Amino acid sequence: MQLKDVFVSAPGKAILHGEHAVVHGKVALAVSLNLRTYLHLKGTTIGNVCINLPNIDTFLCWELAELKQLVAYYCGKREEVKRLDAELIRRLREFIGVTNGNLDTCNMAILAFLYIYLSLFGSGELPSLTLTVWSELPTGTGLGSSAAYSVCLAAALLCASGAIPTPLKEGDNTARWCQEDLELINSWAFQGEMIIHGNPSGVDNAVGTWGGMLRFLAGKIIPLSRVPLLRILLTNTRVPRSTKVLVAGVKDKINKFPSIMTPVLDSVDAVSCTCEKVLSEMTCEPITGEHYNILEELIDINQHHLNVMGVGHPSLDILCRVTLTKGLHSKLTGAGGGGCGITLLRPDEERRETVLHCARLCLIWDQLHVRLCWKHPHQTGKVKVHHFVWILFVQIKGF
Ligand SMILES: Nc1ncnc2c1ncn2[C@@H]1O[C@H](COP(=O)(O)OP(=O)(O)OP(=O)(O)O)[C@@H](O)[C@H]1O
Ligand SMILES: C[C@@](O)(CCO)CC(=O)[O-]
Ligand SMILES: [Mg+2]
Repeated sequence: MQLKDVFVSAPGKAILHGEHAVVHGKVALAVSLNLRTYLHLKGTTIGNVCINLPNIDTFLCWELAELKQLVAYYCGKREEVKRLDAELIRRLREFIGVTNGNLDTCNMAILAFLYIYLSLFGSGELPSLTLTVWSELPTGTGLGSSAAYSVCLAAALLCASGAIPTPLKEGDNTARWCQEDLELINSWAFQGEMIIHGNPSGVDNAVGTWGGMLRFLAGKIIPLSRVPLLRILLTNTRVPRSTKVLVAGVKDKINKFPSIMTPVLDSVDAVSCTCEKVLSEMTCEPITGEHYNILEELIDINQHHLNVMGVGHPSLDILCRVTLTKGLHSKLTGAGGGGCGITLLRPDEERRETVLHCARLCLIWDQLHVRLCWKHPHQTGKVKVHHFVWILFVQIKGF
């Protein structure tokens, strides 16, 4: 069987409030970014499976026959499973040469791909294909690159397997799936996240699948359609970190100090709920400075809580200090430990002025590369500025 070509893309995300707490059943508010991951699946007839992952310098091929051996224990058609198939994971780890729990960037990406591919096709004839995934998202910086990758894998492989239709009609540039198909994509993307993250809440793959802004609580996804336009500065500290390691660290801390950490998680939950309430008020009454004062205080409170959870980093402390000299409030976004921070901009903020000011200050502590992107609904331009961190503007809006 030769598969038809499939092209899909999925967005990254920024978490406004609730990272880490959401893993422990608290509310998170997250929004998709107009930075995407793209996937091209090409059906071939050469009897192998090839994967090209240029962002992580990974280019690999396997013979169909060797992959088929990995699923020789399958009998009959397999239903979609909610939990990971531990036997398949064990076999795959052995196959790609990872026997301890320590998976690097390349191994995690490969494991997630092979797991979804073999789960969807393993009980029948394995198709020959070449899959290429590339992304505008920096990998491992808190912008949901793993989720966007997993959503693309799930969507493309489900399409190729015939489990969901290819909604693109002749002449269309883009198309979406129906709710039921999106739920299926999301559930397989969650499995990819389980492999990459260890213990994901599911918020990142939900944003990657549905886009827009949403409230996420214990697997329940509520799209937020009434949100004001907010401008957020995203700064990449370029300090590498792993979500899997950070999430595990928070869990250890909660186990070690339950009576100390539980109130912290409850407080983050209250921060998310208060933020949601303020955002909703801002859509039905005139926006005042007081709304922004509250949003800024919530950012500060949450950043302190995230430091208590042990997911801060000196580079993020500097980001908070530097932006505060300009009266701006910042917090980490995503798993922390480096990666990206968000800074809330007030509507009256002169954008170029602010960025250049931050750039000048940050130059003092970092000599890395700068990319500055203005992103808003009608304009997507990229302006190269200085040498420092990676900054980008996003505007937050609902569906
Ligand atoms: N474009 C890509 N190509 C291949 N693998 C990718 C790509 N993007 C992400 N990944 C996989 O995801 C891993 C990074 O996931 P991780 O969860 O640590 O960071 P993140 O998703 O960017 O941040 P966060 O989870 O905090 O939002 C990489 O190590 C790699 O295995
Ligand atoms: C740190 C975390 O809360 C967000 C990572 O983007 C992990 C998760 O929710 O799976
Ligand atoms: Mg991730």
